[in-house]
Order: sequence, then C-alpha cells, then structure tokens
Amino acid sequence: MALALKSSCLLQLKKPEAGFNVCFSSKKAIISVKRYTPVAAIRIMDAVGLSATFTRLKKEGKVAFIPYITAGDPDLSTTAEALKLLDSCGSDIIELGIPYSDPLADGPVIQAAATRSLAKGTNFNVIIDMLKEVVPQLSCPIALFTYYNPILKRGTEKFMSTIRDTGVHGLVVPDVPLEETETLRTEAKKHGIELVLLTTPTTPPDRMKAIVDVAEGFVYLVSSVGVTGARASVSGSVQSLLQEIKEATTKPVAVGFGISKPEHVKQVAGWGADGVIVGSAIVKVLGEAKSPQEGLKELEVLTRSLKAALP
Ligand SMILES: O=P(O)(O)OC[C@@H](O)[C@@H](O)c1c[nH]c2ccccc12
Repeated sequence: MALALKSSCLLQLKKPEAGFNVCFSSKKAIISVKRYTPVAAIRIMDAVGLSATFTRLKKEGKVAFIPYITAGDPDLSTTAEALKLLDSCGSDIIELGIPYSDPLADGPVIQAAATRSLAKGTNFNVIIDMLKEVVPQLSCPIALFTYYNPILKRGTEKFMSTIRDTGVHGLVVPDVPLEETETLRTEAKKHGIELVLLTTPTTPPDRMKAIVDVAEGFVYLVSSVGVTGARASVSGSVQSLLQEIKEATTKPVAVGFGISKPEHVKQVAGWGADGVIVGSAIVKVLGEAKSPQEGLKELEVLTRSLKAALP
C-alpha cells in the first residue's frame, strides 16, 4: 500500500494488487465513483491553481505535462470525456481552447479543429455549461485558452466571473499585447483567475522582463517563431531562452509550440522547463480519428507516451 500526499491534500492510496486507485481529499465532499480503464477510482476532485500546481511539482522534482485541446472537436461530449481522460492519464494542467473563426496564431491542425467545432455549433455558453459539469470531476486545473475578441465581446468583468464560476483557474490570451493587459490583469486578479502571458524567441529582453513580471500562473515560452504545429525537432535556442527567462524571474516557465514526441518532451524538460505544452499532435489524434471513440483511444496512447517521458 503506497500513500502519496498530492496537491490539495489529495491522498492517493494505491493497492496495486487490487488495481484500485482511491483518492481522497480533505477539502471537498464531491465524490464520484468512476470506472477508469483499467482501475475504478473514487476521486474527490479539488484542483488547486496553476502556480500551486507548479509549486507542488517542483517539490516532487517533476515537470508539468500540459496538453491543449480545442473545445467541441470532434464534439462537446467527446471534449468532456477527453478532459477526464487527460486528467486520469496524469496531465498536470489542461489548456482548453475556445474555438475562434480567425485563429491567427494557429497552424492548420488547430485551425481545422476550430472550424469543425464551430461547424458543430460550439459556442462560449455551451462550453461553460460543459465545464460546470466536468471541472468538479477533475483533479488538475484548467487554463482556458481564447483569443481577445470573445472577451471584448462579453466584457472583461463578465467574462472573468463567468469562467471563474465554472472552476477554471487559468486564462491564456495569445493575441493581447502587453500594453493592453491592464484591464485583463485587474479583472483576472479580482476573480481569482491566473492570467498566463507569453514570451517568444523574438521578444526583446526588457519586454520579456516586463511580461514575466506581471504573468500569473506560469510564463508561456513559445519555442519558435510562426504558428502552432508539430515540428520535426525543437529549436535548440529554447535552452538559452529558458536560461534568460529564469534569470529574470522565479516564476515557472512552460514551453510550447512544435512539441509532439516523447523525445521532444524529454529534451525540453532536460533544458530546465517547468512544464511542457503539447497541442497540435493531441488535437490531431482526437479530432481527425475515424470516430470519437477511436480518437479517445489514440489520445490515451499518445498522452501516456508523452507523460512517461517526463521526470
Ligand atoms: O500546437 P503546438 O505546436 O503543440 O503548440 C501548443 C499550442 O497548440 C497551444 O498552446 C496553443 C493553441 N493555440 C495557440 C495560439 C497561440 C499560442 C499557443 C497556442
């Protein structure tokens, strides 16, 4: 019997012989008994926030595995199942993208996912309703991912209070320039949302410093110029970029863009990243499979292989 104290007093009792994985939390009384492949688990879910997750992982000498998926692709009920699957496969934070009609920073895979999702009628309200159901069943925090326009459309305060009510902890808005983050940051803080900011290989040092100083949750280091999408290899410049950022801040730094294989994950973790973000490779297997069930099966295989490459 192994007893491991996880974040938010989540006690994980593992009885390998029985194949049962029973988790208790001292905080919340929400219990749901689920049949996971292959173990049943009684999980009382109570995710802590992004920075608290990194603090716990650092103490455990671990690196965060952070998958990204697009909400509503291939459909919203599959997104709900994918969130639970990613959580049970050991994701530490999950980035959930709100599909948008003009995803300028996204490559073809995530653009196609957004198009499929929007064609199915996915919108902000149905995503919020799904999250209200699913978030209490998750043990890892969610960072919502949206372009700036959907926030402006709803009003920043209303947007922040709506997402906080679902139990979402973080927010990533890739197309908001630092100069325009004041209101976002104020409203995020007011509603207990951690606003993640991004820095890139072409961000001048003084601007990178200004970004990391006000980033919450973690700093998102974009590994390469261009748009999202699996690359054959991860740029070696990430190692020195990580070093520069870590000289400018003690906040955790997660690396994304192009990471799609276990060897990429291992390499980026070896360079000192506190977290590794994988989007397109995961979106592809989930959204382009022959059926949603097939997609979930392939998602589990890919996720476990990527997670296994991390310390
Ligand atoms: O897809 P990739 O190359 O694995 O990169 C992660 C990325 O998908 C995710 O973090 C993301 C989705 N859309 C974005 C837009 C900008 C920056 C980052 C993103």
